[in-house]
Amino acid sequence: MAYTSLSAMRNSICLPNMALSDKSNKHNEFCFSFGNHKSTPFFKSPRSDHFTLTNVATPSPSVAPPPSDRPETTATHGGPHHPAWTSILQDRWEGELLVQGQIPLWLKGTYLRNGPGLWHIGDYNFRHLFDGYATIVKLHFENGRLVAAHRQLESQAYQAAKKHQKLCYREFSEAPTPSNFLAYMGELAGLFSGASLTDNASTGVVKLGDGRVVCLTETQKGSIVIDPDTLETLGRFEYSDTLGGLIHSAHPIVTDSEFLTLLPDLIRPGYLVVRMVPGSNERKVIGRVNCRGGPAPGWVHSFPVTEHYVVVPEMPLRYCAQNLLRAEPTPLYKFEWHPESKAFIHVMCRSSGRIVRSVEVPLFITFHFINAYEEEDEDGRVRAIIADCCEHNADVSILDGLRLNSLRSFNGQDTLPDARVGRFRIPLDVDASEYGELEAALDPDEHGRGMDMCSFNPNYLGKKYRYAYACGAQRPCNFPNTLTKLDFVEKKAKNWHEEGAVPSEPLFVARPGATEEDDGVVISIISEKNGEGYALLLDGSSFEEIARAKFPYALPYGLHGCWVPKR
Ligand SMILES: CC(=O)/C=C/C=C(C)/C=C/C1=C(C)CCCC1(C)C
Ligand SMILES: CC(/C=C/C=O)=C\C=C\C=O
Ligand SMILES: [Fe+2]
Repeated sequence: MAYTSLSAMRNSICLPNMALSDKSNKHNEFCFSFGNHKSTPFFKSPRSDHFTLTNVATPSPSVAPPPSDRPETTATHGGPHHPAWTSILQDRWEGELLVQGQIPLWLKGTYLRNGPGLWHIGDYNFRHLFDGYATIVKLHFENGRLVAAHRQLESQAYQAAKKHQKLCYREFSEAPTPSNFLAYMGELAGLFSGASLTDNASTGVVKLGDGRVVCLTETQKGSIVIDPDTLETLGRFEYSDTLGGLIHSAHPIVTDSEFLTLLPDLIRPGYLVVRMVPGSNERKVIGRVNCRGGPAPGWVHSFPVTEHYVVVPEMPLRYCAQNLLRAEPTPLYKFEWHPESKAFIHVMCRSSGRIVRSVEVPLFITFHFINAYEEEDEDGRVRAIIADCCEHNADVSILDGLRLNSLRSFNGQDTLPDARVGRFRIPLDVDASEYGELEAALDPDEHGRGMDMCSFNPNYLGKKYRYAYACGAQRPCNFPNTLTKLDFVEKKAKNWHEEGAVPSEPLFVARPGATEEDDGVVISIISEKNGEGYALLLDGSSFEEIARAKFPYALPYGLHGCWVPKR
């Protein structure tokens, strides 16, 4: 983006947002009109000396954070919530940020981050972190300068909520309350057809090999194309195949040459492994995995690949048809914990679709696999698959720990359940054990026994790798509050922490031409408890801060991001 266009951007305030369903050019005010908020704003007003004059939308005096939560629970510390768990202040903003430190000149491109940043409709507050409407954040780096922006994703679910001032689609934990029996039957029919499922693509954002940028969630209809420069919602990504199904893994494996994902089959428990090539909207089946346990497939938020194999996890936390139908959330939302059904890892050959190995593994809970690779013996023969994940010690309580009330009620007590880097070793020899191993890849105390939201050098996808970046913990805390660099050879971690800071997933960007795995930068966005927030750049090798740039106001927590290099 050319800096000369900043005044044009400033003039673009309140540009009409493109509707997905409603093609009329409705003006979308930059502030939220969802009901009256009675609480006092606690965001500091932007200090002009913190940025050059480029913000396209200034906070409206009528906008304040939403009320705390439902009556079911309230924040225990009495004060306003941490901004990480407070709805975004306004619909959109764009501006250049003043940089402290030095952005490397080689860093040219756009970091995009997605996440559920708006957790209320009028006076109605959502319950769970995953329920919020998607907020996309952009950090554009060029010539050592940084232009930032955020904008709400105009999903059908978000537009309907704005229009009708109520929840209209089934979110992760929330479901519209049917007003009568007929409406209930309609809801059920909508669930089976997928019509009532959300398209709120709030989990991640990926750049396909053909340049299209797609926001994603776990519902297939929640695949939405955006413009990475303006963050405008361009329309739904329609899969042109006839594979059907309603859900998929939230984290496809995306490279310049392919898009791989898993489609859970809830009717005949199993997973389809599918592949789509750049320029196409058609997924083709590589193969199918039949589940080995339980009444339904295990939840697959993510999965890893090696150079020749797709690793399909079968977690004992399984989708649950009855819970899908319920209007009120159950303790495990749409899932059920079935330890008796056991846990498995299946290994599928990427070229033939054949299952080359399927082993029982210790019970585990993970949202995020980190990476996987083929382990060779001295003769170069592949003997095992190594697959790493952020593992929550087979404890499902993390899911409930991500309720907004839990996140908002930190009172100094250490409530974050322990997590580790779980390293699976899946033997490949035919005469090898029927069991796979699962052990911590390094002492979890190295990263404060908090572990999630991971990245690594993408040039090492599916290959033996040494470093990963993630969020860890400095206790006491109720949520991961550090950035951590993991060294799987030395079995050590380097940690970054600031009191009261909630950092989002560190994304590693390799320096073009680098030969060392950790030669690059790590990008994260920090929300501070005082209502401020900043973009942070750490050196990928030393893990020292190299630059930071303050936003006009703190942004809510975000989940996953991607890097779009400047063409
Ligand atoms: C934000 C995040 O990480 C996960 C979001 C998950 C969502 C929105 C899941 C939605 C679902 C439904 C609305 C019904 C079907 C099951 C399931 C995929 C869990
Ligand atoms: C933020 C998170 C877990 C943190 C716990 O340590 C999980 C997010 C999952 C979805 O993307
Ligand atoms: Fe995720």
